[in-house]
Amino acid sequence: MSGVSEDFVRIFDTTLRDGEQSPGCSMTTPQKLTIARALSELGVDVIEAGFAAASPDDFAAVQAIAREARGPRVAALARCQRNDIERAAAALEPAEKGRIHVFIATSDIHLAHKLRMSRAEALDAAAAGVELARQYCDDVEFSAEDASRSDPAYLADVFSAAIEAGARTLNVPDTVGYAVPEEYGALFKYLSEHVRGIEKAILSCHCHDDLGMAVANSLAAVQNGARQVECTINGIGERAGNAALEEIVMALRTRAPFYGVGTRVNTKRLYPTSRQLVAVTGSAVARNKAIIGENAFAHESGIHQHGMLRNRETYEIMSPDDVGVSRSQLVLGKHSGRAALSDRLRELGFALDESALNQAFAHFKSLADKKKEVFDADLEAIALGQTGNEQGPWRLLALQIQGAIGRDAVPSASVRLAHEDGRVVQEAAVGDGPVHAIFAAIERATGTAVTLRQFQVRALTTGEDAQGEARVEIEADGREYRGRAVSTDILEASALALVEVINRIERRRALQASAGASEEAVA
Ligand SMILES: CC(=O)SCCNC(=O)CCNC(=O)[C@H](O)C(C)(C)COP(=O)(O)OP(=O)(O)OC[C@H]1O[C@@H](n2cnc3c(N)ncnc32)[C@H](O)[C@@H]1OP(=O)(O)O
Ligand SMILES: CC(C)C(=O)C(=O)O
Repeated sequence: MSGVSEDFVRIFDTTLRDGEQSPGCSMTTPQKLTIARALSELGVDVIEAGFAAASPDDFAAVQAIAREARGPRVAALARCQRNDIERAAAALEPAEKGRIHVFIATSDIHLAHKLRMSRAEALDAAAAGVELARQYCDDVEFSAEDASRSDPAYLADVFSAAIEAGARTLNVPDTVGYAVPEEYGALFKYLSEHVRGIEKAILSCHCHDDLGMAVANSLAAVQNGARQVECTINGIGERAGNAALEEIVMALRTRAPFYGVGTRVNTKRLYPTSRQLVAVTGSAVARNKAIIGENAFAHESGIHQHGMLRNRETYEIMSPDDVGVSRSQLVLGKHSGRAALSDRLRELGFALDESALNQAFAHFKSLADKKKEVFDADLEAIALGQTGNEQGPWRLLALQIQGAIGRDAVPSASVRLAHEDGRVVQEAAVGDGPVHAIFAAIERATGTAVTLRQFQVRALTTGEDAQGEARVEIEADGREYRGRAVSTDILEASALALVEVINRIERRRALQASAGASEEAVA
C-alpha cells in the first residue's frame, strides 16, 4: 500500500473538469460554483475545478471556486508546460487548500504519435513539470496519462521521478477505458512494489467507462492500495464517461466488510447532488442508473413487491434514505401481484375483503396489460367499482335540504350520520348552494375538514328515475382523494360521494396511527 497517514479513500471529484469534457455538459462559472457548493456539502476531499489554461472562462471558474471553497481541496489541471502550470497556480492563488495537478502521457502510442517525445524526454518533462508546480504549491499531483497502456517498468520510473520532484499523489489513469479489473489491480500492486519513495505518496485511480468497467476497475485499484479515487457525479466525462462517484462511494459503504476501507462522503447528499447536476447540465441520467436513477429503488414485479412488503432487505441492499432518496417505490404494473395491489389500496384508504380484492385484481391486471404503469387514480376507479359506498366508519342516515330554490334562497342542509363506534351525529349548515351546504354539514358532523378540488355530476341513465352520478375530488392531509356515488337524487349522490371520501381519509389516518403505534412499541 502507498504512504497514507489515515486509511480512507479520498474522493477526488472531477465533475467540473473531466465531467465537463462530456459533450453537452459544459458549464458557466456560476453553474460551476453551484456544483462546487453541492460537492462541498457532499463532503468530497478534492474538487478538480478545471483546466485553468484552457480559456479565460475556465480560469475564472477555477479562481471563483478557489476563492469560495472551504473544506475540500481545490485542484487545477495543467500539462507539463510552464504556461499551464503558471495559469493553474494563479487561478488557485485564493484557495485555502490548493493542488496543482500536472500530467503527461506515458504510453508508447501517445509518446510516438501525440507528444512525439522519447520515453526519456517525457520522464524529464514530468519531473520538470512537478518541480515547477511545487514552486507554487505544496500539494502536487502527477498523472501518467494512458498509464494502463504504458510499460509498467517505465511507468514506475516516471512515478519515481515524480515523487523525487515533489509529487505527493500519483494518479494511474485508465485514460481510454481499456483496463480490466484484475489487470488494473495488479498494476497498482506492481507500482506499490516498484516505485521508489512510494511510502511518501498516495496512489490514485482514474477510470473511464469505455468498456463499462470504470467502477469495477476503480474498486480493484482500491483493493490493491489506491487511496484516492477520481470520479464524477452521474459518471459524466469524456466519451463514455468516468467512474460514477455515487457508485464507488456506495459500493465501498455497502460492501464495507469486503473492502475494509470507506470514504468521508455524506451519502445522503448523493441523490440531491445528482439532481442538481442534471438541472445544471440538462443531461438526464438513465432510469436504471445505479444509486441515483429513477428505477434504482423501484420494484415492479409481484414476487419482489411481496418480498419487499415482508422485509425490505429481501430485494434492497441499500436504504434509499442513505443516498437521499425519500423512499422505495412499488410501481404497479403488469408484473405486480395481489400483495402490492392490496397494500397500495390500503394506503389509498380502501380495505377490500378477499373477494373484492380478487375482483379488483382481475380488473387491475387487464388494465395493466394495456397501460405501462397503473396510477393511484386508476386504482381508485377500480376500487370504487368494488366497494360501492358501503364501507364505514360513517354511514349517511338522513339528508334534508331547505331553501335551495329561488333568487333570495339561503340553502341549508341537515345531515344525520352514524359512526361504526355507535355514535349518531346530526348537524346543519348553510351554504352558497345546496351542495356547499351539504358538504359543510357533513364536515361538521364528521369533524373532518377537506378542501374541494373538483365536483361533477352527470346523468347515468334516462327517464323519471334516472340515476345520477356525483364525483368529488378532495384534498386532505396533503393528498388527493376521489370519490364517486350514484343515486336517483343527485344531492344525495353528492352527499354519499363526500362521505365515501371522508371514510377513506379516516381509514387511512387510523392505519397510519396503528403503524405509528406499532413502530413505537418496537422502539
Ligand atoms: C486525458 C485528458 O482528459 S487530458 C485533458 C484534456 N482536456 C483538454 O484538452 C481541455 C483543455 N484543452 C484546451 O483548451 C486546449 O487543448 C489547450 C488550450 C490546452 C491547448 O490548445 P492548443 O495549444 O491549441 O493545442 P492542441 O489542443 O491543439 O494540442 C495539444 C498540444 O499539447 C501537447 N500536449 C498534450 N499533452 C501534453 C502534456 N501533458 N504536457 C505537455 N504537452 C502536452 C500536444 O503534444 C500538443 O502540442 P503541439 O501543439 O505542440 O502538437
Ligand atoms: C489527465 C488525466 C487525469 C485524465 O483525465 C485521463 O487520463 O483520463
